[in-house]
Amino acid sequence: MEKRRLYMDYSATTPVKKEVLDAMMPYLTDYFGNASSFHTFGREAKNALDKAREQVANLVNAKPSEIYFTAGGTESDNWALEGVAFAHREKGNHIITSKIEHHGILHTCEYLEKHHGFEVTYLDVDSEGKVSLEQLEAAIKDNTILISIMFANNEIGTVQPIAEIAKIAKKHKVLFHTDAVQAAGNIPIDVKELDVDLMSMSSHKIYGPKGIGALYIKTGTKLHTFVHGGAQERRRRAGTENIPSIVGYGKAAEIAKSNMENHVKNLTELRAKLINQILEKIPYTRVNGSLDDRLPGNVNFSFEFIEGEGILLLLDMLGIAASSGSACTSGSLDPSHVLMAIGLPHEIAHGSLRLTIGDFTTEDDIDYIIEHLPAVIERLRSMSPLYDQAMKNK
Ligand SMILES: Cc1ncc(COP(=O)(O)O)c(C=O)c1O
Ligand code: FES
Repeated sequence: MEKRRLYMDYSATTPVKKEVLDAMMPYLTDYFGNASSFHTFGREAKNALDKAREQVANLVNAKPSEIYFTAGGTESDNWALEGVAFAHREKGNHIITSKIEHHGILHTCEYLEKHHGFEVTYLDVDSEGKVSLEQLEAAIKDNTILISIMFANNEIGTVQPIAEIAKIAKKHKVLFHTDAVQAAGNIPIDVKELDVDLMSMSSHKIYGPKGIGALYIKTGTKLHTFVHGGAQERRRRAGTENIPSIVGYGKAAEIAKSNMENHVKNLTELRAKLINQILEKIPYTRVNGSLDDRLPGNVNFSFEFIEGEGILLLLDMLGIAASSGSACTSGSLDPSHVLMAIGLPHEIAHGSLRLTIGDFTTEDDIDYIIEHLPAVIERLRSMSPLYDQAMKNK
């Protein structure tokens, strides 16, 4: 029997859709011009760039002139924080963020604290992973220049009350940035309605190529340049544009927009089946993150008495690709900072499994994992001294 290849790690990255690849290909060969050139080849590239900017803008209801292409979510996060920090330091040096942000935010905050004299407040989150609006408002001071709270968490899928956070930021005249890398293209977003000032996005989480993303910068928002050089991206982000990837991102954004309703509905149904069946079949299991405000494709379990690494290994032998915590932390033995922040004890945080599903996930895939996961957990528990102890003490 051929070994199954079942991908359940869509939050780490997604495959490029065929239509996206088809849109990109001509821009690698026939239409390879530099968008800054005045000749026909340059104009072809420039037209493609303009079109992609419209497609990405349209995904989140921004104006095309408010979309700046970057090399991905991490660069957008770095730019937003450093750009605002350096442009507004006369007003103040205080930034507010949360403890469960991606390292693209957390490590940039640490850098600003350590090397540039900024002060950062890291807000706690509750057991579902939500920030408290009261705590947020109480943390704002006269010298606060920026609030950066992620739209949706990459590990536990919790979606934050973004509109309410934006309202508080506005009330206190503080800029608001949100890392929407997991959200933009996976759930509906309207930057005008939400009233955010800056928003990070990435292509490879929505079936576009890797290494390309965007920063939404609301018209009139002051921030420093991050990548210095040529006059590209209206002099705000230098470097010859990666036209094939930008075209791919544009196409992926267009598809995500037109497919949004279906995408959310299908994934939410598959997710519900997966969560319900696993909770029913496997005892001593909990779901991490909010059940109501959650990315449609995210499932995150903690199985008591065992280690996530063991689960991943046995699942991989069954052909199932999953993750424990997040792509970047699963290589380390430290428990995820997100699971610790929602208050999971060390040993339970270690036994966590993230299954993230996407547009190519079928009901048959869900059935396959529901069929095999219980035996995997049972096998690991049968080897666990902790489980043995717990059963004896019952
Ligand atoms: C919430 C969040 N922010 C930022 C990033 C980084 O994006 P990129 O991989 O495009 O640099 C990721 C990707 O894992 C993410 O999940
Ligand atoms: S670097 Fe921490 S989750 Fe990716």
